[in-house]
This record gives sequence, C-alpha cells and structure tokens, in this order.
Amino acid sequence: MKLASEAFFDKIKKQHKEQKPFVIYNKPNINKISGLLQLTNDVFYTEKYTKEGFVFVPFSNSEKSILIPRENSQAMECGHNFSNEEQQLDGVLLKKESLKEKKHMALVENAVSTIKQTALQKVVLSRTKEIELPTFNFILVFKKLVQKYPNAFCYVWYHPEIGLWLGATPEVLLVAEDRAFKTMALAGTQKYNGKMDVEWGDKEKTEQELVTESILENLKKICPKIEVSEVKTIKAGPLLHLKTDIRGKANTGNIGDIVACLHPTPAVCGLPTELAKDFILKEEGYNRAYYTGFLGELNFKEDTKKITSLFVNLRCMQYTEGKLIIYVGGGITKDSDAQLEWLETENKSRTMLDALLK
Ligand SMILES: C=C(O[C@H]1C=CC=C(C(=O)O)[C@@H]1O)C(=O)O
Repeated sequence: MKLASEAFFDKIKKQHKEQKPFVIYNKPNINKISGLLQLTNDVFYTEKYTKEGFVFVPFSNSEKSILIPRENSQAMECGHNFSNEEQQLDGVLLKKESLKEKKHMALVENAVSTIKQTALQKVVLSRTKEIELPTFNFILVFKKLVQKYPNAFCYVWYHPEIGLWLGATPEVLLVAEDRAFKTMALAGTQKYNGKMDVEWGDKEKTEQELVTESILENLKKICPKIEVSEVKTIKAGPLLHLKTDIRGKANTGNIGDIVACLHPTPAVCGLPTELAKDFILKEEGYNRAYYTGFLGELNFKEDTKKITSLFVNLRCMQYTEGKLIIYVGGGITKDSDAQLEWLETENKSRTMLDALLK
C-alpha cells in the first residue's frame, strides 16, 4: 500500500502506541521507505532462514532471531517528501566518559597482548555510549537518518518484548536474488575530512585484507567461482572505510547456508572466528544483543524471484528505560594503539549522535 508520508508515520505512531511489532526501513540509495506492521504482538522466531519476512538476528545466541512474517503483517511504503517542522530533539546531554575510556583502552591492550601471544589475529571490540532521554521521538530521528545517510540501510525496528532499535548501517551482509548473491568486506576507518582520495595506513589495509581473505575462504564451500573487486574507499556518514565487493552464484538456494558462511564476519568478530568470539564473550564485559547481528528482508517473493537483503547491524542504538544506548566498536590487530581505538569508537558514535544533536 502506497501512502503519503504523513499517513505512513501516523500508522507507525499508532502501531507503537498499541505496542505491536513493526519495522520501517530505507534501503541504500533508494527513495522509498518500507514498513511492515505485524498484525498481532506474537513473537515469531526463525532458525533456518526458510521463511519470508523481516529478520532481526543477534550477534551470538544470547538472544533469539526474530521474524516479522510477511504473511502476518501489513506492508506499506512512502516516499521521501516528509515535513521537517520538528527539527530539534530536546534534552540530549552528553556526559564525560573517562571511566569508559580507561576500561576500553585496557580491553584493547589486553587484546593486543593476546594477539601477540596466541593464534588470535584480529578481534573486534566494542562498547556502549549511554544518553539519558526521558522521551524519545524515534520518527524524527529516523527521518534525519534517512536524509543524512542516503547510502546506508536506515531502520527502526520494534517489538514490545524485545525493544526499540534504530540504525544507519553501511555494511551489506548478503544481497541475494535466487542463487546470485553479493556481499562485501568492509573494514578500516578514518574520519572523512572533505576528500575521498586519502592514504591508508598498513594497520587498516591489513585489517581489511584479513576480512576479504576470510570471507572468500568461507564462501568456497558454497560457491565455486567468486568475483572480487578492487579495494575502494567509501564514505559512511562522517567516516571513510575500505571496501571490497564480492559476488557469486551459490550452489544452494537456501539463504541459511550462505549466512552460515558469512555471519559473524571478521569485520564484527575477528579471526579465527571462534577464538575471537570467545575473547569477545569473555572479555568485552557486556551483552551486544542485536548490535553486530544482522537484519533485513528475507526470501521476499517479487514476481517469480526470491529476494534477500541483509545488513550488518552497525552504527545503531537501542532505546530502553529512558536511555539511548549507542553501540560502537573497532577491529583490533597487533598494531592497534589503545588511544586511537578509543577515538575511533568516539568517531563512530557520531553517526548516531549527529542525527540526535544536529
Ligand atoms: C564494528 C564496527 O565497524 C566495523 C565496520 C567497519 C569498520 C570497522 C573498523 O574499522 O574497525 C569495523 O570492523 C562499528 O561500527 O561498530
């Protein structure tokens, strides 16, 4: 159902007020906002990725994978011509985070020495940034995300039993049309300072190469011939990253088989995967929940095709109990500097903060 944007957002407000699950999202470089409004407040789970709907999957199995099934939802869409009358988000106050800074730096130092002494090569370490906010206008922030980050996947996802999440992620996990698929190796970060033609340090180049190599190795199991692009610099909001595009044709039509080769990529976990995951679960000291999981359209039937568009849940935040929790992390290798890694997480938090403060 195509709606004018006001009617679209009114329906979303009503759905939220009635505490019923929904997702609204804008895919990269497309001038269309889609919504799926679940008809009841049941929780639908998905394990094998064979159903049709919008999936919301955690980083590890501490949480469950949730589906908003297409057949139990109302689908709607609107364009980008929304009003800008509400500009300001009131009451956003940032506190100093000296304690968090010390903790994060100690965690990074611990990782660097573990990498030097064991088989661990890379681990992605993260933290949260919390903002007290008694009321939260998620529609206003969503509109800002869509306007500010046209090449990101922007979303608000809500389930009364799980929570409210928002984000603007630059990272594709998997886009598939029947058996043809694409993914990307995204890693390495620097601040965008007005130009795209920049130099990259060895740490960032190696970090991104490790991600590419590992994805290619894992995909061999389901794809004999893989196309790999050159490494490019891409802009993601206030940041630049290194990216390699990867394409192929899978020898399986089951999305679950492809996802099993990709998630969690070394861009959000590390290498070797199991060692990195153990390090994260043991040392990070908090629950990532759905941050660094993935989300998106699963097995959408369009004409005669089956389309899947999944994105890694980065540059995201959760609103809970009067608090916004922003999640940010970065890849640690033997060459990481703890202070610079802290600054990188600060820079990454700007993606969400700029939509709250500006
Ligand atoms: C883990 C995050 O970013 C990943 C994606 C791109 C670049 C990254 C990096 O340079 O460390 C991270 O691997 C995050 O934004 O929280």
